[in-house]
Amino acid sequence: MDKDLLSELARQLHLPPNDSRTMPSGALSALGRVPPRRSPPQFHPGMTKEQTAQYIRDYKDWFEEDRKIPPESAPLVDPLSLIAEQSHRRAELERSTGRHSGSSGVPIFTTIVGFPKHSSTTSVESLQPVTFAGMLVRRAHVGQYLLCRIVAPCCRMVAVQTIVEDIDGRVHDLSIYNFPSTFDCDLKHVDTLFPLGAVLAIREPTFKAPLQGIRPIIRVDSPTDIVFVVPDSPILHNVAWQTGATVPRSPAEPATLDAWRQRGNAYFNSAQWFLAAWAYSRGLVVDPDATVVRSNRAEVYLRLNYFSGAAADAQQVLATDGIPDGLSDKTTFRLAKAEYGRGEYDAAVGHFTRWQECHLKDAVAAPWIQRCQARQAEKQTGQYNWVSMFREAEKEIRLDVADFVGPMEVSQMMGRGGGRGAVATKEIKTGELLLVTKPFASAYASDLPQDKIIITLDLISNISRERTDAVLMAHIIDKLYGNPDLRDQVYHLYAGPDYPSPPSSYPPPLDQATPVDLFSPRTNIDIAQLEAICIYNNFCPLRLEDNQVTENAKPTGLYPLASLFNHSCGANSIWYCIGDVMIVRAAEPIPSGAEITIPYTVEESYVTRQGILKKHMQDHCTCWLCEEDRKDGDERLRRRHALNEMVSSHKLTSASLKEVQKFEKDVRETFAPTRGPVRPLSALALHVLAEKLRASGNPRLLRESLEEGMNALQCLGFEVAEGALGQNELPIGTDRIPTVTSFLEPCGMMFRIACTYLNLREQANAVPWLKASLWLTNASVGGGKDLFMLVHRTSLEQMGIRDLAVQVL
Ligand SMILES: C[S@@+](CC[C@H](N)C(=O)[O-])C[C@H]1O[C@@H](n2cnc3c(N)ncnc32)[C@H](O)[C@@H]1O
Repeated sequence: MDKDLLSELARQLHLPPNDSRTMPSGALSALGRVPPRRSPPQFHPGMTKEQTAQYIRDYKDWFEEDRKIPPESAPLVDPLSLIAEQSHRRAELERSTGRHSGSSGVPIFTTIVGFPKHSSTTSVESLQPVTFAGMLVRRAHVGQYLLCRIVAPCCRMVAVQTIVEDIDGRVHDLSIYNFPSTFDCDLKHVDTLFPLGAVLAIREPTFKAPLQGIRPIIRVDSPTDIVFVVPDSPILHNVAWQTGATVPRSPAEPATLDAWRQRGNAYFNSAQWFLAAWAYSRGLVVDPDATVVRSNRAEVYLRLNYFSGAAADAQQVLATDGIPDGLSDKTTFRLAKAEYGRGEYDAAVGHFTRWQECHLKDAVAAPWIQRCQARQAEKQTGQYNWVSMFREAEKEIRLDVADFVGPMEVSQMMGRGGGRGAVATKEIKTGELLLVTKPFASAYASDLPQDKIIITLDLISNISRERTDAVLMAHIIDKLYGNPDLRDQVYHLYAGPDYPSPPSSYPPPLDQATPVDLFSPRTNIDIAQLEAICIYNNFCPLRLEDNQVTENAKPTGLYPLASLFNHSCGANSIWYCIGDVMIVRAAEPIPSGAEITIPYTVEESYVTRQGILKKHMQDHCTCWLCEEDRKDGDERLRRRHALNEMVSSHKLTSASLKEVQKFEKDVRETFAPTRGPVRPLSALALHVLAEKLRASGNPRLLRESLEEGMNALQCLGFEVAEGALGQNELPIGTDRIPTVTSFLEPCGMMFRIACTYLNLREQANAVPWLKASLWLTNASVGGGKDLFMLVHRTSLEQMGIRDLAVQVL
């Protein structure tokens, strides 16, 4: 901030000019003091899992203690110091931008989710104005709104952070979290949305005590709590700003529709969709009947995937009398694309067809009509081209397919959190397709921001979440902002025991396309509830076509329809993803009316599973596998868990045959002799043993390897045939697919058995195992031999059996 501006502001604020050169760096001249309080515990990114869990416990204690401190008035803050410090921070940020290369030196931020945060549900028109003088720190000002304007340049770390003054000229820090388009944008973008002088009305603002220092902060978590007050807004009637009508150095803003249109076009041409929508929206404030600008905004909303906003704008334009044919055509096409984006394929076909009838020589609508028809067919029949989806997903994760809901429906379910579950509507066969569904939003390692690392600490699960979680939240919020009609799809999901039970039916009907007003959103995005929804419903959608998962950046996705399945460790259906598309199939015959369950986790250790499932279960998991585990007794479970840790730490990789044999025996002894055949950790131990034996090359040990490999499959729940096989007979039972692990594991075991037979020069015995793995893959993911060859391409090549598979399958 230059000295002239400081002096100018000082003059306006009736304060003596301050010299920024004498400002002690990082210090503030506060005119009041907040009573001392304990600082929150400090988190360090290098903390282990246990240390993180301890940190979260300490943080919760601190949070509860802090919550008991009664609300208090905010100290008066010297505006010049505050503005100067903010300007200094901004200059630092500008200097550091682009300085980071590689992962070292990238700033790390921590965000904490799972604690209460107020969001407003009352329109600004129904709220009463409040100023800083009437606000208290540690309080959400329910029933009130704060009118303020920006008096310092913005910074952006996790939040957009700036300084605002109220009408009395009193200043405070403002942090805006979760504002659409600002998660990963540059400072110029932030400046355009939040320029000096921008007037905001903050609905039911929360004044937070600072975590460090003494300055309280207005913290806005929900982007829909911010109303951008445009010139001539009724909110400004009779408002006089103590420091003058304008903020010094505020950028000049266009006053005409045409100037805003041109600005919007310039942003459009440089692919800055959100800013283009912003500029067109300002134009529409000047003239709400400007059909060309509204149609342009529909196009930009399409680029932002704001399909509801796009459809509503296009409908409004088309409902206007006397619009020129060219505009009508263009807008019809936009409406058609918006309906396609909303999954309203019948409506989309109608609009595309209407467009085509007027442009018989133009070929652009035909591919769109074909796409609509393909989606309609998928939705109705559940027939997909799995192979081409797989190939496509290798290039582009997010696929364009329709959802399909098979023979299942949501029903009330006693004893399950949220009170609902999925049930079969008819008798279902093993391998039958139950659901194909796109995520509401998803986030992959490739979506992570380059300029920062955000660590999300989850106070509900007591864990540090995946790095992709913060990106997912941003994606969900952005989608809700531009598609208010989809709000119930998300907010009717289970949000944990602290929220009212969700409605008994799901999904909610799709609303009419709702207009999107960027300055005064018509929807309410409750961030605390959304965080809770994510905690209880997010999936880790590992992709079939991608085996290179970065351990610290696993994908995350919100799949609302799939979120209605309850969990069982020995579930009767399985799920997997091709690209971002989740596919659920029956793993065994399911009688009509029976509950359909999926595994939320496939950990071998009971102790680990219960840790993961803790937040989902009132007591513990009551599935048959956990019941069997519990019958083994605490001591055995503890020993088994310790042995399982050895596998996770890769200690067995370099172990000798003897050591592996001992390990297998130790694991075996942790299962009670009376226990049923499914013993997941034994399967793993036997598999490791089979591999050790196979590596010896000794024919006797190769035979033993075969036996242990088959035992491993039995411990996963496969029935393995004994004795000679008849022609075309498979060596495994085919009435069910075991679900205690991914189908990829047993397929790998079967490939190894086949290889061992080949080592023994017994190809005739090897082939049935390849056929068994084809059956298992096809029942699990469909797609026949073609998809089988794609899914297992790397494994088959590494084991040198690809050509044989091509030949014999
Ligand atoms: C993704 S939701 C599943 C659908 C949920 N039942 C509903 O009504 O929306 C996850 C929540 O369902 C409940 N749930 C899932 N599986 C369960 C089980 N086996 N036993 C009890 N509750 C379960 C838990 O409360 C869990 O947090």
